[in-house]
Amino acid sequence: MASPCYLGWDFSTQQLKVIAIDEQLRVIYEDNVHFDKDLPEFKTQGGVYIHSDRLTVTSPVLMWVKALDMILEKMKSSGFNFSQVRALSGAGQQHGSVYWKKGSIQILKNVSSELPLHQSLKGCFSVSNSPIWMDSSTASQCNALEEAVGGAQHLASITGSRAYERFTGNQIAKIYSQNPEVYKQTERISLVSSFAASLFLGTYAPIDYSDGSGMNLLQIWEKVWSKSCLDACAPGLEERLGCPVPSHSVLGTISPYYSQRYGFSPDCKIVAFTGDNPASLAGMRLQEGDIAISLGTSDTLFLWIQEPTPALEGHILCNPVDSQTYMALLCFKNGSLMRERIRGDCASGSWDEFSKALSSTVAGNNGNLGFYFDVMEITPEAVGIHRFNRDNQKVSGFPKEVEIRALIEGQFMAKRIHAEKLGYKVLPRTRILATGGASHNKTILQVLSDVFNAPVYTIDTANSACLGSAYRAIHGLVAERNVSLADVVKSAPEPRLAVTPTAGAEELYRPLLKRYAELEQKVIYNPTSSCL
Ligand SMILES: O=C(CO)[C@@H](O)[C@H](O)CF
Repeated sequence: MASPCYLGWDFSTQQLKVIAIDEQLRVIYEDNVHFDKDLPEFKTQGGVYIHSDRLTVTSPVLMWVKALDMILEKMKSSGFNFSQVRALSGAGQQHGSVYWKKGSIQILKNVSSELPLHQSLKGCFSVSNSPIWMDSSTASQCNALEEAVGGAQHLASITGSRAYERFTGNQIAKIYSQNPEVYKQTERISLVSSFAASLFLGTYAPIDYSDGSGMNLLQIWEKVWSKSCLDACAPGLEERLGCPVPSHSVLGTISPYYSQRYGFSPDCKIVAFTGDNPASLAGMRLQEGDIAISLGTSDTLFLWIQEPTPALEGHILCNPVDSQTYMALLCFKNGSLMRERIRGDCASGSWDEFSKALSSTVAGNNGNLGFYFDVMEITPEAVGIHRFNRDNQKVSGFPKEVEIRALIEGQFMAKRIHAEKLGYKVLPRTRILATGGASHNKTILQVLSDVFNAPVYTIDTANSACLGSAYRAIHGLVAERNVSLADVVKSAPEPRLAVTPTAGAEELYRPLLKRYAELEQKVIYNPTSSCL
């Protein structure tokens, strides 16, 4: 008799990932499908299409469906025993949206187990290129939404954030205003997370409170849609979204398609999917007082918070593992893609060379500072590359190794400055929990530890959103009995201490942080000002 296991999925920007864990929370299987490499027919770059206006960014929804077909076939051919899966949950990149064409629910409910999903579902999407979190083309919709509800701070007080271009409500408003016929032909709008859950459920899955908090549409206190926000975005939106549910909800059992085609047990439970960052919070077993930093396509900083105060910067989301509390999140769009571009320019594409350059330069970089935003940054709103020497003079370039350190120190100083602006205090007991691809790189983590003057811990897998989704699959089965996620995963491996701050780091970075904050005011995007 095979031992029961639980699956965690992550439909992220660049790849689809899956993790299987056993009853002892040990990882027994990991796999991924990389969109650019494994599905070249879609011709994405970093899993996305950056449109010619440099603001619109989308991903082809059928690529996500085909990636699921592909990874399930990989698991099947590797002999994975699907019948042992007791429950599954998952995560999706936040804010992205999927538009199901009228009549699609019948197709979804009746897909033939003789065919891969992408063949059955290819006609089901009224929008074939889904807007995703990297999009910044909805400034006019954001202004209209803030205007309609009484201003930016009021919108933040209702939904946890002021209007952000990538947030789903503004994306829906853009589609409604530019393609009203497409909107009319749409019977359901999912987030990437609830779209992925729908594929497993075989019907439309609801949006969960936590990922729903990233839409500028959900009242995060009462956890219901805000009528004024819905009406400001598009008519008939509530019926297209369905009712939001607690993130630990068991949505039902797996669609018969999976039992017939892959051998899943018909009793396999589907637990609500959520956003990648909320799922990472679960995977990292974040506790109050910790700071989590996810170094992925986007870099995100998030923390568990009891009594949040929504502000004009950053986001407050419903907590995915405890519906009574919240999580604060800061998103930095120029994350791993920015690091990879500088690695290409300054370290011949090699992480070893990148790390050597980082180790060969002094902490504080002799006062050289840099702001590296290949795409329009979210935190702060700025774009372009801006370098300053120790006398705050703008310079056009740095030697390669100085450039590498300026990038990494700049990325982490921004995180500390904006976390402290959100009210977070780095305290003696502060732990930084790092995840994501770059969390494997100790030289990068050393800079993080020095800038925050705090120890950095990592967890076994960089796929914290996947792992968190597998934990949430277990938690969903017992949440109704008021068992906390922390209790469910108490036997999981503790985060491991990776690096501690270099002596003198606090004194070294304090003046640099002050300079960085002042210079940041100079590089903030101001469409009317002449370029710097
Ligand atoms: O926009 C973000 C968070 O607000 C990103 O971290 C996406 O979730 C990445 F998928």
